[in-house]
This record gives sequence, C-alpha cells and structure tokens, in this order.
Amino acid sequence: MELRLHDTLTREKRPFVPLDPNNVRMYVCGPTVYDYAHIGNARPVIVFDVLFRLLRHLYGEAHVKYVRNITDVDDKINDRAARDFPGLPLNEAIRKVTEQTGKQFHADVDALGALRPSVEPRATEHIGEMREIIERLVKGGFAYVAEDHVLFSPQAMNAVNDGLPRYGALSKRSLDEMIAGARVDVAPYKKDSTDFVLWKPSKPGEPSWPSPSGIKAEGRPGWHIECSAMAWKHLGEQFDIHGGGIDLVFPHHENEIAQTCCAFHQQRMANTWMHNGFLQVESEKMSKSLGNFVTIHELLKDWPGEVLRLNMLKTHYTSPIDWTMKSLEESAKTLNDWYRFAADVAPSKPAASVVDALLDDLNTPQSIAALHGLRNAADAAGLSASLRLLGFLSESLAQWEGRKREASGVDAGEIDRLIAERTAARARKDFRESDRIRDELAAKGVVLKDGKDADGKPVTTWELA
Ligand SMILES: Nc1ncnc2c1ncn2[C@@H]1O[C@H](COP(=O)(O)OP(=O)(O)OP(=O)(O)O)[C@@H](O)[C@H]1O
Ligand SMILES: [Zn+2]
Repeated sequence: MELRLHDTLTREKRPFVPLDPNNVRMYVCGPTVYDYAHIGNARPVIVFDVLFRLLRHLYGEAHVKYVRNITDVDDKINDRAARDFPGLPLNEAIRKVTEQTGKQFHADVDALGALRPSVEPRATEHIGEMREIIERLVKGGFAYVAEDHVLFSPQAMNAVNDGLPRYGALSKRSLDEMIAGARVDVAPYKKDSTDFVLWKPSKPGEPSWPSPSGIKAEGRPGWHIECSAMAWKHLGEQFDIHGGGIDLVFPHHENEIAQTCCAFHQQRMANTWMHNGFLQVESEKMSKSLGNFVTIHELLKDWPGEVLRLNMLKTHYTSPIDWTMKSLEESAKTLNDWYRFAADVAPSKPAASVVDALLDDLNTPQSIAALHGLRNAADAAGLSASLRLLGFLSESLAQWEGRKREASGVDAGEIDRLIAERTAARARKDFRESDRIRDELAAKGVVLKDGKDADGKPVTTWELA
C-alpha cells in the first residue's frame, strides 16, 4: 500500500510523493517558549511524531528530515520575563525564561515518547534569513516600509496572475471578504487593512536587531516570517509536508505561504499541508486564554507519558478529542496489558494491518484496533514490533511495573519482606499466618501469585490489582 495524506490546501486525500525520496522534508510549527505546554499543545507533537516514525520506516532513518522550530521572540515572552525577573535587564530575563521553558518542553515531550526532530531551530538564530526574505519581498513589490515597519501586501500578491498561489487559498477565504470584514481601527502605517507585519520597531530595552534596508532603527521580526525563514534555511524553498494545529491555518500558515512563495517565485511552499484538530474539554478548545488547560507536566505526575500518548492516538488526528479521565483510565489498562504481554518479547516485524492503517492518512484508531487484533491472536512478537513503530514500549516490563509501584506508594522492599515471612509460615504449615499476610497485602492492592520456578521450587510473585 502507498501512503496517502489529507492535504488542507486541496481538501483531498492524495498519494504522498516526496520531492526527493532520499531527503523527505517536514516542517511543524513548534512552541512559543514562555510557559508550561498544555496537553493540547502535545497533540501536534505526538501526531507528527507518528508521521515522522512512519516516514523513517518507509524511506529509511537517514532520508527523513524533520524540523520543528522554537519561537523565542514574542510579546508573551517579554511580558513573562518582566513579570518573573523584575530585577534583571529584560534581555537577560528573556534568556532565563526561554531557557527554562525550552528545557521543560523537552522533558515533557521526551516523556511522551516523541523523538527529537532532526533540527530544532530557534527564531533568534535566523534573523539574517528573515531580513533576506523581507528584502526580497520589498524588491519584488510585495512588501513596503512604513514608520519603521515592513508590511506585506496580500493585494499586491493577488495582483500577480502567474506563478504564484492566491492569497487565501489555504484557508479558503477571499481577499475581498477579508477587506469587507476588516476592523475599523487599522494601524495608521498600513496601506490596506489586510496588510500584515513582517518587521516592527522594538521598544527601548526589548530585544532588537539591525533592520532590513530602508530602516535605520533596530527592530524585531513578526511571528509569521520566522517560520518562512527557518523552513527555508533547513528545508529549502519547497519541501514535502508542513504541519501544525488547525488554529494555525489562518493567518499563520496563509502568511507563511505568501511570504515564501512571493520571495522565491514559487507556486507552492509545501506539497502537503496537514492540520491536527483540537483537544477539547467539555467541547471547548483547551487553551491558555480560556484557563481550561492542564499541563503535560502535571499529567505526568499521575500517568506514564505512554498512556497520554495512547489516549491521544485513539482519535484520528483530524477529529476533535474530548479529554476525559475515563478514557485515560482505559488507555492505562490497555497499555498495562500490552506491556505484560509484549514488552519483554523480541520484536518481529510491524504487522501489515498496523502499517496499512497508518498509510491511510495516519488512521491511528484503526492501527490501535489492529494492535488489539495482534493481542487477541497472541502474536507477542508482532505486537512488540508494531507498538515500537508507534513509539511505545520504551521501557522494560520491570521498569514499567516498578514505576507503577512507585506511583501507587507501594514499598517493594516491604512487600518482599512480607512474602518471605509468608513463605516461611507456609513451610511450617502455619496457614493462619500465611493467609493473614496475604490478606494484609490484598488490602494494599497487592495480589500474590503462587507458582513454580524452572527447577520446580515454589515462588511467589506479585502485582498491583
Ligand atoms: N487545544 C489544542 N488542541 C490541539 N492543538 C493545539 C491546541 N492548542 C494549541 N495547539 C497547537 O499547539 C501548537 C503550539 O501552539 P502555541 O504555542 O501557539 O499554543 P497556543 O495556541 O498559544 O495555546 P493557547 O491556544 O492555549 O494559547 C500549535 O501547533 C497549536 O496549533
Ligand atoms: Zn509556524
């Protein structure tokens, strides 16, 4: 079977044909680093990690390049830095905020079983590329300088009839409607209400860099130009897949396309545009501004990262997910069973049923149904390999069980001591005492299993109920 992916631009599920099968290239918009990421932010991380793993499986590890950026220049970062480190010069405070948040983000997504991307560029390290794209856009007549800003003109773009996409094609909006629906209080330096910022002046004390030609004062980039610059630097003028959450379609991705295609006179920026649906709480998008969020960091205190991962993948990436406790509990149960059955078994090959489901526009719910099928067919080696392809079984069974014991507050040393006492009681036929110990452990949720080892000697093992 071939890989088919749904493309937001054409609204079609199409066979995926890489520009160069020896260098398959994917860009995904990463976090703005000023605070803990919430579990909604984890959705694109996990979804595109599955795609990254699938592409590596299909084209070979050395032939896939995955770029996910870190936005480390933004008003929200400046505000947080001023609030958290009022005693420090702003630039130093910003460095502290972005460093801490970046580290936390890595710890979180590592725990979710996400591979690190091939490159994780930081916006502040690509100011030169941003300036270059901006200068090309001004030269080409797509952007203009006004009051120390540089603005992009979607109307100038759509005046060109040949070789460029239409502004609005990705989000299926017409420029005329955007103009009609524009707010009245348009910034005075904009020629048209739909123009957007490529570069703007910095306030005193804020991070600033030499501006594109035509502007004397130092300034800083707008958000959209950052991704065009980082994608260009690491993946070239055109690449295969661009991804992110559905909220990024407009204006962020529409503007990325406009900048990149006009700067390099291309019909396309990425060949396939993929967007994940929202993770919701009680039918509303989880978001920082609504305050209905729970951080990955908090959830990891109660759940192994792989349980969060499985829970995320039970829903197809384009559909909304309602995030519930009940569903998490079910995911934990399923994963416990799979760990016991397959974690310590040498993997064979990922099952065709699992891979085929993924090839069909990353149909992870279907692939999970196929995993249950392997479990029911008692194919431990196939289950082991298939789970690994999806980013599970990063731990041995002993590590997995040990972590659960730790989380449940059960003291393994104490249990071993009680089991030894019970074995001694049984040896002297004091069954009242041995039953008492078994009941004491049961009250703590510890279930004993009596069996024999390879030499036929009695052994007692335990697990949590
Ligand atoms: N509830 C959600 N469900 C799925 N994806 C989300 C959700 N919220 C944010 N994302 C995605 O997370 C990634 C990081 O986005 P970003 O750092 O801008 O978060 P955010 O949009 O600021 O979050 P918030 O909406 O809470 O302010 C983006 O790809 C975005 O689409
Ligand atoms: Zn982006």
